Amino acid sequence: MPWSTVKLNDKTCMPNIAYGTWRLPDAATSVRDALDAGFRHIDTAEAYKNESEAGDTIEQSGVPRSELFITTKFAAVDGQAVEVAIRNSLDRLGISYVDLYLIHNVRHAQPDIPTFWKKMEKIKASGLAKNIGVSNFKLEHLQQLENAQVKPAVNQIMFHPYLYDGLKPTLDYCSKNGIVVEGYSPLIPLVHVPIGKEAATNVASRYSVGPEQALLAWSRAKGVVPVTSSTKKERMEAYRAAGNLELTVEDIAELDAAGTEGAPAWEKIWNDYIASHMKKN
Ligand SMILES: NC(=O)c1ccc[n+]([C@@H]2O[C@H](COP(=O)([O-])OP(=O)(O)OC[C@H]3O[C@@H](n4cnc5c(N)ncnc54)[C@H](O)[C@@H]3O)[C@@H](O)[C@H]2O)c1
Ligand SMILES: OCCc1c[nH]c2ccccc12
Repeated sequence: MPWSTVKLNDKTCMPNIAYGTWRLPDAATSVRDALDAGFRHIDTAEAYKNESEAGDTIEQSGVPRSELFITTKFAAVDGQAVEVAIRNSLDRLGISYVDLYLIHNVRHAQPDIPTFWKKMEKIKASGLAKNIGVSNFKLEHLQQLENAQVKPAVNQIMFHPYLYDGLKPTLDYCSKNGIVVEGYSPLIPLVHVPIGKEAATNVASRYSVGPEQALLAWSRAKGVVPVTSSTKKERMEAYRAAGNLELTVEDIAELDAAGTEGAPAWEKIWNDYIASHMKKN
C-alpha cells in the first residue's frame, strides 16, 4: 500500500510521511525535488531559516494548496511572541494558514506550558493554523496538557529503533490520547551504530530494496509518521517507494532486537553530542 494519510484528532487527514527541510544547503531545489518525488507533507520551522525558499518553491510548483500539508514550528527565534511569529512564518511561506503549527521544543513553552498552550489554542481558533501540536515533548510535558481544551494533534519526536524501547510509554500515552506521533531522524541507524544498519540491510535484502526503506516501513508499522530528508532525488524516490513495503512480524522483530542491542551505544553517542553541543552554545 503506498503512503497514505493518518487522521488527526479533529479528523484532518495528514500524509503519513513528511519531507523535512532542516539543514538543506539549497531548500528551493530540494523542496522542488521532494514535491516532484511525490511528497505532499513538508516540514519546516522558523529556526531553519528557509521558510521563504520553501514557500517560493511551493508556490511555483503549481501543486494546489489543498493537496499540501505544511508544518512550521515556533522557536522564539527573534524573541517574538508566538502570535507574531506565526504571522511572520506565514508571510515567509507565502500562505494564509499552516496545516500544523508546532512548539519546536518544550523550552519554548516554558515556564508554564498550559499557559503557553492557551496561546496556541487561540492560533487554531483564528484559523492561522488548522492544527496545533508539540515537538520534543516528553511524557511529563504532555501530561501537563491533559486538561487543555484542544489536545495536541501531534508530538514530533526523534524516533528510530534504538529509541523504541524507551519510548513505549510515550507512544502508548499518545495512542490513548489521540496524539499522532511524528518521528524525525528515522534513518539514524544507517549513520550511527552499525547494528541497526546491518539489521535494516538484512531485512531490506529480502525485498531487494535499500535499508532506508526498511526503516521507514518500520516506523509506519509502529504507527509513527516518519519525517525524513535528503538532498538526493533518488533517495527521495526510494523513501516514497517504501510506502509499498509491508514488513512481516519477523522483520519488525529483527529491527526491534537490533534497536534494543544498539540502544546503549546510541545513548552514549547522543549524550556526547548533546554535551559537546551545550559546550559550544
Ligand atoms: N522537531 C525537531 O526538533 C527536529 C529535529 C531534527 C529533525 N527534524 C525534522 O526531521 C527532518 C529529517 O531529519 P533527519 O535529516 O535527521 O532525518 P533522517 O533520519 O531521515 O536522515 C536523513 C539523512 O539520512 C541519510 N541517509 C539516507 N539514506 C541513507 C543510506 N542508505 N545510507 C546512509 N545514509 C543515508 C541522508 O544523508 C539524509 O541526509 C528534518 O529535516 C526536520 O524537518 C525535526
Ligand atoms: O528541528 C531541528 C533541531 C532543532 C530543535 N530545536 C531547534 C531550534 C533551533 C534550530 C534547530 C532546532
